[in-house]
Amino acid sequence: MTAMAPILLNNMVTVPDQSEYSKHEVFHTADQVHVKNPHLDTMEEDILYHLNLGTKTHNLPEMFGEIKFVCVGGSANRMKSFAQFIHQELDLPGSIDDITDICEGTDRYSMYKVGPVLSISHGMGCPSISIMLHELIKLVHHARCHNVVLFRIGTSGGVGLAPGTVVVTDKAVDCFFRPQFEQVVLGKVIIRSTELDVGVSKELLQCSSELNNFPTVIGNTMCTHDFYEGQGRLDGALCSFSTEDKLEYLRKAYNSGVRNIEMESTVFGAMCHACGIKAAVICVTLLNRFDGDQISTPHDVLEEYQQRPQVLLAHFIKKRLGLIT
Ligand SMILES: O=P(O)(O)O[C@H]1O[C@H](CO)[C@@H](O)[C@H]1O
Ligand SMILES: O=c1cc[nH]c(=O)[nH]1
Repeated sequence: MTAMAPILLNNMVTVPDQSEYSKHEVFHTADQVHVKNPHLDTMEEDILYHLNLGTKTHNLPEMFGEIKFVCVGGSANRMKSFAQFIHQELDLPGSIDDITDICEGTDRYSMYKVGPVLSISHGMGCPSISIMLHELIKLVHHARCHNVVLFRIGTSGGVGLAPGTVVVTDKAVDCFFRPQFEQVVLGKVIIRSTELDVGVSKELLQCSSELNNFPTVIGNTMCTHDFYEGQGRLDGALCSFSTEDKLEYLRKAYNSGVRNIEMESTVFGAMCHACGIKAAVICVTLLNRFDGDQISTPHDVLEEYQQRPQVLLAHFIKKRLGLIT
């Protein structure tokens, strides 16, 4: 029998996010994206593999330089609909049928550009959105975009809220209710703050009160690495806890300020914060998790719920562009 390699338990060092960049800080003007990787400057070409774009194959400043609002969400269809919706809302010339997938050479993600708005899908979970965000943030950097704001528009499970409520995230927290994201880098745990932009969130709440057509609240969003056991669901293929255990965890979450649960907000907040990008998370709740686990609401109702974050964001964008007061 061959001997097994020793497992080095003591290599799990936790490092706060400030120290990891101190030696390599790359400075930019205040309104630019802070890509914090000195190696990028030494590369002749940067291939954004999962987006099917690159610095040598595409003129990124020409294609994307005017972008001000970057909107991400899990589903490719939702992000296409959002692009078509925002095209109509901004009253842009041309037909919505001409809006095509910029990443059509790959089926990993879909991307649509409509005037100053970029709409991109990210799939489900932190690993999927994290890969997309690395390439998206580099894209915005290579394109020399200024004053970009990033939004995640998604769906979630509500905690003590009526289905259909829109939650603007105050703090993105992990499953222990901590406002942090843990990234393992070279065998060490790096802890990054998930801080979102308070000003953008306040503006979104102001927009919701102006629209006044669906309930909107501000609250903490819990990000999990799983839809079933990770979110305390009793209806997965595996479940080792009781209904009372589930409700106790949800009550703890509620008491700590959590109002909804989804699967990307912490890494989204962490990466945007580390790169100096203003960011916000807007998710509609599909159900109240105190009442159940299965999403049994009719499809047309779910469709309308999914449009709510889009309607709120469209109002925000139109106000920022001075199209409405
Ligand atoms: O509606 P989207 O953006 O896909 O996000 C939510 O829905 C998925 C689970 O159904 C998870 O990715 C969760 O974060
Ligand atoms: O309960 C839900 C609903 C949507 N997305 C989630 O992650 N959880």
